[in-house]
Amino acid sequence: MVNIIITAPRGHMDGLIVKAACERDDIRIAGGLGPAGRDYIGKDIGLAAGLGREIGALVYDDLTKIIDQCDLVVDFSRVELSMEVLEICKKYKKGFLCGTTGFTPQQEEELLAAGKEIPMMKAANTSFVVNVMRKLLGIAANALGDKAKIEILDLHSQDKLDAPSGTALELAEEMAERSGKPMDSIAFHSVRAGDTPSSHKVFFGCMGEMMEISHHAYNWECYARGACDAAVYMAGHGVGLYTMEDVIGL
Ligand SMILES: NC(=O)C1=CN([C@@H]2O[C@H](COP(=O)(O)OP(=O)(O)OC[C@H]3O[C@@H](n4cnc5c(N)ncnc54)[C@H](O)[C@@H]3O)[C@@H](O)[C@H]2O)C=CC1
Ligand SMILES: O=C(O)C1=N[C@H](C(=O)O)C[C@H](O)C1
Repeated sequence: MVNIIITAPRGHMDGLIVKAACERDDIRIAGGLGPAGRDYIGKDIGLAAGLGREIGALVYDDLTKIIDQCDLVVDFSRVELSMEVLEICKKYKKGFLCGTTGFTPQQEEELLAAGKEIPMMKAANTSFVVNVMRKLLGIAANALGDKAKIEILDLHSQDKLDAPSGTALELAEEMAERSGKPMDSIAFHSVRAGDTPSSHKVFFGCMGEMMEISHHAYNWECYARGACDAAVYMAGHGVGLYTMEDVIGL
């Protein structure tokens, strides 16, 4: 059993994580964290997340008031909040599962370095299927080498703050690493329109032929399920830097 705190339960992702966690018997939600002044501070996280029922855990506006009650914090929110949560997790020696995207390279480094102090995972995409796709892309990029020009298109909702998506960057890193080609040989394109949950298309443009590998999420539940699997995985492991590849066992 892993005890988790979920930040931003009114947010799109964290609300779904509350719901997904409540459907499992290997996760206990110890509490939530919301921005000061919101009407759901001090209220049950089940109500704050829109479950329509209480689950026996409250939302606080100060993480330090409840951090002792958890094994790890699950945070899919905003860069600023995630960096604050990171510091508190390090101070209290708690695990940190960070699904937020849009960090600067320096912030990324800080997040990854935390793996030397606490159980740490920074995953731009917690979908099982996207992580299988990532593996396939590495194989394809390595096999095609200079025969293919790689371009990535990501489509997301018009509310998304970052572009390219965190997933597009992680997919590109995998392909660059596996093929030995530089990151800047890969081109990125982003569409932010309507309420598209998320699509990623990777084009391998060759002479006289084109290969495409795509993933489409029709809702965000795949990410919430994956976040719960990652939380349970991390609880069974000590200090270290973990990835979704570890969770999935690829
Ligand atoms: N790793 C993954 O698989 C996925 C990652 N994401 C990422 O998760 C992040 C959140 O996405 P959404 O849920 O769609 O955004 P959202 O805008 O629906 O939710 C963000 C929440 O953070 C809250 N927040 C901001 N500052 C806060 C503070 N100081 N204290 C407490 N709460 C605060 C806001 O009130 C809001 O409820 C984005 O970076 C997105 O890219 C989204 C989907 C999947
Ligand atoms: O909808 C989002 O926002 C998503 N963000 C992540 C990203 O930046 O890659 C994961 C997924 O694409 C959904």
